[in-house]
Amino acid sequence: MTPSPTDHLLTADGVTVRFGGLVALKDVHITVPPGSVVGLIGPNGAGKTTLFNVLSGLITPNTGTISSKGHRLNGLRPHHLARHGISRTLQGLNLFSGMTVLDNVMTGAERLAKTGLFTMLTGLGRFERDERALRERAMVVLDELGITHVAGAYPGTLAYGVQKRVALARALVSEPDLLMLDEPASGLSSDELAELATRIRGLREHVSILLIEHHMDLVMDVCDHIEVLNFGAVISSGPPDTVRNDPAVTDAYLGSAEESDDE
Ligand SMILES: Nc1ncnc2c1ncn2[C@@H]1O[C@H](COP(=O)(O)OP(=O)(O)OP(=O)(O)O)[C@@H](O)[C@H]1O
Repeated sequence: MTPSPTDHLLTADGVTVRFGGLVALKDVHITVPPGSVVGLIGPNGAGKTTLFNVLSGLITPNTGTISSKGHRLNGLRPHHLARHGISRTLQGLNLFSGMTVLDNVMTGAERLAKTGLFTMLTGLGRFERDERALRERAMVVLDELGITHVAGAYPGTLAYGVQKRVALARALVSEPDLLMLDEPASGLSSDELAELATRIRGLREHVSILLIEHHMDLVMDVCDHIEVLNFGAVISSGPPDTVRNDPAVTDAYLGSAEESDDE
């Protein structure tokens, strides 16, 4: 059965963003239905990061609405997304260098932590129980990603690919319904890329994914649906085969390659 729009985990509708005279996004509509992996691609400067930032609450669009399961998200701050079952990984890893991997991952579990400041201050014991449950949950996720052995390490001592897995673990620990991944393949070796593709396919069983990625093979491989942006507008959308064979997409990428050749 096709999910109704109010089941959709994230929808941007009529989103326009202007930076001074430059229109970075023009009337963009994209949506992530439950149980899907949606890819967002486009040549350099197409507007992908701007859209990701709008969806994360980092940029307020000039017009348009962002919603999740029928609830309007406009005006929400990034740290409120977890309440709506949305988490994300960023291009920069944003790990806390002074915290161990385990503590970093636990910071992602805000949604599961039921304890408020009051409980902590009164020391009624629930805080300890929550802390223990969070620690256990974080270890389960580290185990799923094959990195329990680095739980006590500091991020700066780890290889980049491992740090990326830590960032993914932190996003997954809150058991999101939707995971937004901003260029998860960047900086990975070919082995790590293959592993990432397998992981995304596995995650799809429990969580929908919005994937912003330059790595075309990965996008074509793992996505159910792809949206292609160029100069801030969606120029093509559909399943990988449709997008791959769309002349508008080929032209956009060729145009962009020619522009960089001219530079
Ligand atoms: N804060 C800003 N102020 C002014 N212009 C901006 C700002 N952020 C982005 N832009 C411009 O908006 C357009 C879209 O940029 P954006 O970074 O969203 O594209 P992108 O598709 O993510 O590109 P890339 O693949 O190179 O990261 C570009 O022309 C960019 O120069």
